[in-house]
Amino acid sequence: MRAAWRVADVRAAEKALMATLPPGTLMARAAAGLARRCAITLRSRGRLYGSRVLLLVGTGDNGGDALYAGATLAGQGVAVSAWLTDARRAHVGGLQTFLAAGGRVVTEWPSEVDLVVDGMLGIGATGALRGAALDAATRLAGTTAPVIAVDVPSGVAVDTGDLPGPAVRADVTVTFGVLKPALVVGPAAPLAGQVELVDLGLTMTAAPAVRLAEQADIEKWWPHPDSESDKYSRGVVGLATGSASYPGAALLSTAGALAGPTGMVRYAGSAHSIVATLHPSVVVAPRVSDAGRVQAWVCGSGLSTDQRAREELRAVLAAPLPAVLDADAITMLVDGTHANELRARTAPTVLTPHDGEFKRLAGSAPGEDRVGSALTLAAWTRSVVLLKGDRTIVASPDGESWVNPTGTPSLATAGSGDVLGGLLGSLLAAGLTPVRAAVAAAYLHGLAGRAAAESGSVTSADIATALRTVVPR
Ligand SMILES: NC(=O)C1=CN([C@@H]2O[C@H](COP(=O)(O)OP(=O)(O)OC[C@H]3O[C@@H](n4cnc5c(N)ncnc54)[C@H](O)[C@@H]3O)[C@@H](O)[C@H]2O)[C@@H](O)CC1
Ligand SMILES: Nc1ncnc2c1ncn2[C@@H]1O[C@H](COP(=O)(O)OP(=O)(O)O)[C@@H](O)[C@H]1O
Ligand SMILES: [K+]
Repeated sequence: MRAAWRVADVRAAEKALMATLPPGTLMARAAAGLARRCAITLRSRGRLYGSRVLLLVGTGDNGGDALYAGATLAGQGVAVSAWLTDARRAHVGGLQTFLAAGGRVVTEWPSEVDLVVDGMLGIGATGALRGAALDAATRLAGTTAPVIAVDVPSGVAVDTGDLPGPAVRADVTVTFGVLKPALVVGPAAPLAGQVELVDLGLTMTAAPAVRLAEQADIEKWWPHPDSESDKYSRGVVGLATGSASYPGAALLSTAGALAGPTGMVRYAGSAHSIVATLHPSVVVAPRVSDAGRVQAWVCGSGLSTDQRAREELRAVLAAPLPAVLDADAITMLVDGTHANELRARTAPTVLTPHDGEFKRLAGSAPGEDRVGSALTLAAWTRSVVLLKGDRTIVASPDGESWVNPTGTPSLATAGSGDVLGGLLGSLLAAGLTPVRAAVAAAYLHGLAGRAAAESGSVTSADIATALRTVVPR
């Protein structure tokens, strides 16, 4: 597992560590890591000696990092220019060292550079970019040189990953100590480019703002059958999805579930004939009440919202079993008809809204703080919320949140969410906790989208097929 921490927690950890070290140690560590990464980029583009670097330097320690790194590069024969957002307020020690190493302060940007270092704003940023920093970020968008951001790209809301205004788009972000939310979540995350972490030796005692699963986590959580296993002990997942109007949703959620770890998939709904024909291993029934025993339900995708659909939702809500509520099931929750049934549940519920469904259910869009909004909805509904997006978020009612690092735009195709829901249900039925099931499903769904994209354009059926190749063996 990796994790990202909020600014206040980073500052507290830095303060505690700084108290044990000679002054300037942390900035020296940060600048050394930054200079190393700049040198690697310059070498990869040709040569280090004689190459040209432009530093964009703000008024705080972020600018200090850039200036110290610039001094190191100047000492290696790089022509380093520093453009200061406010010449009177640049980091004093950094500027002295930079000038002594042969760096130049410029008021005009050089016409050609091999690398731009964004040292305008770090974790001290408040609100949208202002003044000279705003002008510089706007101008930078029109240049072609690679950009390395110091700690975070300037212009992002560090704690939420929101973009309050224009921001720097970096090819690489060299971040210090720990990840920050803006590097992994929200519309800011793609602006960070490739994120490289420089170890400062921080000890984090606060809970992370958001966690990220890694392959090793998914492999550890994934249940494997053993010699004692049978189809029932591996878990049975039930699918109350699809309808005569939307048989595709039934097929896709089934395909997603079949890629999961359970020993059996049951389908209950009006698309049962086609499901039985195309997926012969699935045991089918027309209604939830006829389905037989399962260990978790998936309800909603393509179910429609008619009287029959409401009865099926009611049956799923009443079952003392983990349940995934997706798509039409979420729509049916919006008017409050099922609010008491949802609240009365003792088994875990996972809601899987996209932004539109989230807005209808929560009353407002996820907004500038996607993780915070998902956590609020999770607490309010007492459900795990999987908020879909390019960086899908999983939030639990007890305040834990995760962001999925494997997303890919090829997942944004009709029916892709149905596949995700099926897999998620299978993981729940196999006994994973609802948070782990949601995190693992999003992670593998992303890997499947990537794998499918390698063979060309991607349909949700391709995602389901690819899921079988990316699940742990
Ligand atoms: N605290 C530490 O121990 C360490 C900090 N380091 C660096 O220090 C950075 C934080 O430094 P600071 O706290 O000085 O903060 P920043 O360097 O992020 O700059 C804050 C200053 O920028 C200006 N500013 C804030 N918001 C603005 C906006 N929207 N538009 C224009 N100007 C704005 C304000 O004048 C403010 O004083 C980190 O991101 C990191 O790069 C590293 O050197 C590692 C050690
Ligand atoms: N731009 C994007 N980049 C990456 N993944 C995306 C993007 N947009 C949507 N997704 C993912 O695609 C899936 C779409 O699911 P959903 O909205 O339920 O579609 P459908 O109802 O058609 O199945 C979700 O897993 C979501 O996280
Ligand atoms: K920066």
